[in-house]
Amino acid sequence: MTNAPARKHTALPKARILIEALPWLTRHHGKTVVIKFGGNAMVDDALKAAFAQDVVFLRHAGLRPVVVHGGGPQISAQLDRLGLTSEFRAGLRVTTPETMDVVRMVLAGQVQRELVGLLNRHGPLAVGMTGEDAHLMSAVKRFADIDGERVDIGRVGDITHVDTGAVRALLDDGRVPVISSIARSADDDHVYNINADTAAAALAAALGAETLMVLTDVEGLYADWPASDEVISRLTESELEKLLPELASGMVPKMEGCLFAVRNGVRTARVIDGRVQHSILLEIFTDEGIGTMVVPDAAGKGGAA
Ligand SMILES: Nc1ncnc2c1ncn2[C@@H]1O[C@H](COP(=O)(O)OP(=O)(O)O)[C@@H](O)[C@H]1O
Ligand SMILES: CC(=O)N[C@@H](CCC(=O)OP(=O)(O)O)C(=O)O
Repeated sequence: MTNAPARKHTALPKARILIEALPWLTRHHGKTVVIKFGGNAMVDDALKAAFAQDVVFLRHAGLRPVVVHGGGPQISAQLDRLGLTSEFRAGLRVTTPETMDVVRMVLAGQVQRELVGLLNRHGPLAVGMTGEDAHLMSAVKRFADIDGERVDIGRVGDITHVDTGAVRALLDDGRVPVISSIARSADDDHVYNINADTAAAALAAALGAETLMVLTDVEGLYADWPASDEVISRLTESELEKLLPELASGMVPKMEGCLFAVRNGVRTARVIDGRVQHSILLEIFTDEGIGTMVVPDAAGKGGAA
């Protein structure tokens, strides 16, 4: 008796898609990925739900995702409701003690809670904390540099030390840490407002992460913004350093953060479009490589990092 011919399964293309991800799954297994989810990429419900699915997917695929979140638009909206003004100097929010209370309330009490809730729809994974918890992030007062002048912008901080113990413990326990960009000073006991890109970069470096991924509301770093929308897909740390003085507004802390990360052991730092659903999965598990990738000089110009 002869065997019946193998049946043609209509789901075969799906298997091909899964197999396409195999080299990337192998490469990234067990690696830490710090993902910065920004205020402007965070205002759409469908995008937020897709973001949570991607992070949970990474976790179940054997990676160690850590989320650092911003919330600039949400802070500004709350200040507005309270009749307080939002003022930015050199891309940083001027933070009076009164503003700091609002920043802390919105980041830790609203934005972080929402992200934890979205992630935990998929299981008991996410645990929220701020840089204040377990001495995760320590800071000193930061001044804005405006045309070479040192300008006081209040309770804005720069990270001086990261104690990764609590984050590592959560990761080892299979959890997904969700971190708000607030830090306490060791010197004056004040709580400081930290730009979330800066916080994500410092954490990625301290954790020895493989990848820093910064989601934003543009396709990546534009070569000649705003004159052109040609995205720079890959650049080395030295190339980025030369470009930095030409950059404007919100791109400055992002690209400074990417530079800091790759200079301090992170293998790639990427700025990707948070408006594209599942942009994290596309970036990690396909070779389409959306957005801008910064690599250490040693990795050179070519090849996949
Ligand atoms: N060279 C550049 N390439 C891309 N965007 C740029 C550039 N320079 C300035 N930008 C601005 O930076 C913004 C992203 O920063 P920001 O608004 O702080 O984002 P997020 O809220 O995601 O942290 C972009 O929307 C764009 O307006
Ligand atoms: C010092 C400073 O500017 N802190 C930011 C912190 C939040 C943040 O960075 O949010 P996005 O990533 O959404 O911009 C702020 O107060 O808006």
